[in-house]
Amino acid sequence: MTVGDNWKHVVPIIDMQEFDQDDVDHYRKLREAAEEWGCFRVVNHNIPVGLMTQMKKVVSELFDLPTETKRHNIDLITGSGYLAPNFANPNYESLGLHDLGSPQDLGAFFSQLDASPHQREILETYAKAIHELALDLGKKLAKCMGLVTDLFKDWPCQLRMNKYHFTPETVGSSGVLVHSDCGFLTIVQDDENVGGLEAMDNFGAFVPIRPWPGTFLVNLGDVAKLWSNGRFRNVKHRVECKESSVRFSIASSILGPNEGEMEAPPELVDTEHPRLYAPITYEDYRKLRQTKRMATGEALELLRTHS
Ligand SMILES: O=C(O)CCC(=O)C(=O)O
Ligand SMILES: [Fe+2]
Repeated sequence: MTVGDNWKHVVPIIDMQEFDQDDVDHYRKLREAAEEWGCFRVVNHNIPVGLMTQMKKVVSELFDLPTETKRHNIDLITGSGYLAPNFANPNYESLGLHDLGSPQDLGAFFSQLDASPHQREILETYAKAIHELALDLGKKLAKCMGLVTDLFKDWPCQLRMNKYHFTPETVGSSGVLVHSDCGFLTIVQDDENVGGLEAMDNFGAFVPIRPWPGTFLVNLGDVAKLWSNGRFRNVKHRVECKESSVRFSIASSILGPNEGEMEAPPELVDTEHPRLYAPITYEDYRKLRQTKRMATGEALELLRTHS
């Protein structure tokens, strides 16, 4: 893949193949992207574009199921299952499963939606490939901070499939309101034709994330900020309806550990960088965000031990 057309892509571009050749520079680039933006495009990532296309087709077929069937996709944790269009978000619906690394969760999802053998195969192949990429990115993000760790391998990786019913009437309205992701990192397969996703830059301005077929967008969430002792940015982003075309996206998020508290590792804490946030379990943090209705990372401030 060439990166020649990148003038129209404002967020940093991380080329996964360059890590082997030019280690130091590339890890520095990753660290800058994580600290200054909290989001970046990933190119040359080894996931075949054919698999991405097939996955999108399966996702669109699943959304075509009767609403009654989609409702079988129940929540395991809040927001992990089917979300029908509602008053607040009439143009948006979402299907999902809690952990794409868990054969049980995948199996439950397949039976809830009565998926065909072909759909199962595509979903399983995609889940495996995207989980590998997510773990690889997790390791590289730790390494760019000077740490060698496999920490993220046991953290659940949530899969969320989104459909935006954009029509001529909805142009100018919102698809998904501004938020930061709750977990560590999200790999987004954004629609390769229909734009609308926007990320907030360091000056507080929203910049468009233009479609780029065959690539992924990575967003870092609140857990990444907590884990990095405030260094990584939990990027705020939103989806706006810019054109009257149905839009799909597929988001895979490494959340946080099932058990135990999250905190910055000792290597990232010293007298110049005192620990910023009190340790907390992922589940408690998720509930805190939800009960306080803090969608853009403000809940982290409630854990502040240091100004
Ligand atoms: O639809 C998109 O491109 C992004 C969706 C998103 O931000 C999310 O699922 O957290
Ligand atoms: Fe998001």
